[in-house]
Amino acid sequence: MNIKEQIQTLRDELRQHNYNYYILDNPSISDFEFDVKLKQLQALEEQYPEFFDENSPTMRVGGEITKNFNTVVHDFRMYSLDNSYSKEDLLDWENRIKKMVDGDIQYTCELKYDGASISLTYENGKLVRAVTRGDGVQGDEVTANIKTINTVPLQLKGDYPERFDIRGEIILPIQGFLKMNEERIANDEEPYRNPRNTASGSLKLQDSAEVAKRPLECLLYSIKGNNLNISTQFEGLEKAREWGFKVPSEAKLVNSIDEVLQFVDYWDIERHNLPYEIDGIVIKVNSLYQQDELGFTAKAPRWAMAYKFKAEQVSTRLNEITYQVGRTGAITPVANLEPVQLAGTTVKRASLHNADQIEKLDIRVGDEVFVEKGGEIIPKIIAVDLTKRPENSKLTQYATNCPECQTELVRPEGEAKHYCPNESGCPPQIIGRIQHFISRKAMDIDGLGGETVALLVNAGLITNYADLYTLTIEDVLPLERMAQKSAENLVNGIAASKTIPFERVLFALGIRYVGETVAKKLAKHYKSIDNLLTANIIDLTSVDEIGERIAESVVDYFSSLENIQTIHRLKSYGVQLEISAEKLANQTNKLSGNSFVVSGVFEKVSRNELKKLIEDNGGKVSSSISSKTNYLVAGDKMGPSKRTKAENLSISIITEDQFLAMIS
Ligand SMILES: NC(=O)c1ccc[n+]([C@@H]2O[C@H](COP(=O)([O-])OP(=O)(O)OC[C@H]3O[C@@H](n4cnc5c(N)ncnc54)[C@H](O)[C@@H]3O)[C@@H](O)[C@H]2O)c1
Ligand SMILES: [Zn+2]
Repeated sequence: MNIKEQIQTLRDELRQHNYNYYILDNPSISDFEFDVKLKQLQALEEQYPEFFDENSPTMRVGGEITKNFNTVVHDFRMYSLDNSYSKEDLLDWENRIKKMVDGDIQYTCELKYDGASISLTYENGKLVRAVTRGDGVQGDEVTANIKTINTVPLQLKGDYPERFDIRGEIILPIQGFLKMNEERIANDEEPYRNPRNTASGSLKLQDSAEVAKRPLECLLYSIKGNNLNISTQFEGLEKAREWGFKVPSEAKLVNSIDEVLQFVDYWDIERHNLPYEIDGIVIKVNSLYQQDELGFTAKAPRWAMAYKFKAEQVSTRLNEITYQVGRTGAITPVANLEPVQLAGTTVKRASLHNADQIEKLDIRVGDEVFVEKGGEIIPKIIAVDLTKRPENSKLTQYATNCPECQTELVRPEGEAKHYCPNESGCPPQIIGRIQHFISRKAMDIDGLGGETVALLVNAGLITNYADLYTLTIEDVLPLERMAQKSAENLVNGIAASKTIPFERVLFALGIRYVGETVAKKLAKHYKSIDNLLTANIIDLTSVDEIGERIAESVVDYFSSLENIQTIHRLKSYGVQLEISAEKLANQTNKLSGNSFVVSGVFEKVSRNELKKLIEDNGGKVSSSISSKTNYLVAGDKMGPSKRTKAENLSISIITEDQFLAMIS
């Protein structure tokens, strides 16, 4: 390849990676590899200026606008950051900038939050718009989505400038990410890959109600505007904090690159204790006057530098690909690896997600593969080391039949996953469904665990969850590790589950896509399984927040004769298949259309009872105040900030008695 072709190839590749990363939120190479390629291109372009192109990925911020939202031109361009990976890089940088400014340089060191960048515009203390970085010049206006994020103040406090932009990062804290994935796994859905892509993908959702459900946060790091009366970066952070923004307190003002490196070393270890992921440190020249002198390159400020932590990566051998069957029959391919140490843990397995992923990586048994744990939680296979591929290696043929019951797999139109359609005869599906049925958030059966379920199924004592209710002490006593006492507990636990309310029974049935929240919605709307049974797709989709996919799945579930028989049996054993008369009697629509926040300590009812009263009467409870809140029910000891926020948004603040009067 000649130089021109080399440059062209690198540009094409990088453009594709930018697209995968920013638009699809689904990168196919590691950040480190991306940065290496970009540096290669940069070096070639410097050496051969005759091939200059102002549209080269080295000259432009990598993102794009999506056209699903209004396009807005930024008042102040949004730049990227130059990257460094070593002390030498940082010293080079310092040498370069020292030649360009007078006087000593102080630096602000900040954490580099790993999410999606956002620019917020405030006028007279009110949030007027929120725009993504886009291509740096213009971005997508996502104000409605951003307003659902609690840490974005809608109204500022203190002495703020009349008009300014503030830049920050929308991130998804690790706990929230894990919780979202727990729910997805419980629904047998593909888990999200990592917090960054999930955060960035969330901003592009069309439905802000969906965004509101995600525990996103906004961390701020830079103020832009005219006549702001701020002279250093560090001062800017402090001011932003005073106005009500969430500005993490880890930022530190230092006097030398040595101190910068101490900060870097400290956070390279300590970052694992943060509630969110960071992918490096950002070092900024502190004086805004010096920043002005330094200015910008085509793509990034000269006065700032990112120091990126290297993702921990190892290579190991892929021994085998096996296939797991979930309770809804979804197949997940699993890479079984030669055990290897990575970021403090032994890695033996990694998910391969689905057939497309295997094909994309062209991953084969016997390959040497790169496994990475970026800031990421789940180790993943990044690439195959083709130089080490054995000569006799064979292209991976995705499983055609279920590994457990040999039934031929199907892949429904538009789905990434294969399924085993043998719902009633495939052991892991049978066991998985019963395990889901007894789980804590479903029937919560004391005295019965997942392993015992497997024993019961394998012993031929049960084949579906209705069978649980026919088990006797004599039946289960012969099982492994079962004694008189534990057998009694098991049978009593099952009997006790007959009082579990309808909404949880509905969740326990394990209808695909009917998670906890959807089950609640359906139970509330239909009130009994008999009503739900006869609902058609049009009926179902008319229910608030029930989409076509869920509706189809519900109809599909009840079209099976076997499922209907199971339901009849559950009913005959006394399982709750309708909302209890008592509960129905207490339900009204008096509060319908109103959203409440409950705060403080109450006298006549507990806080949880109060929330239940709101829901029973058709109202919505949310955990924090936003422009969508209608009432704040204020008890004793409510924090002053809640009150101020409610007052600023002109939300009615009512007492416990006033609330009780509303529903009496
Ligand atoms: N793997 C891939 O295929 C692929 C593709 C494209 C980009 N990438 C990765 O993304 C990087 C380029 O992305 P980029 O242009 O968004 O740059 P970047 O993520 O390296 O740095 C710029 C961004 O950092 C964020 N940031 C976080 N904390 C900050 C703070 N305290 N101060 C200032 N900014 C802060 C801002 O959103 C800013 O836009 C590449 O280096 C690469 O690692 C990877
Ligand atoms: Zn099967």
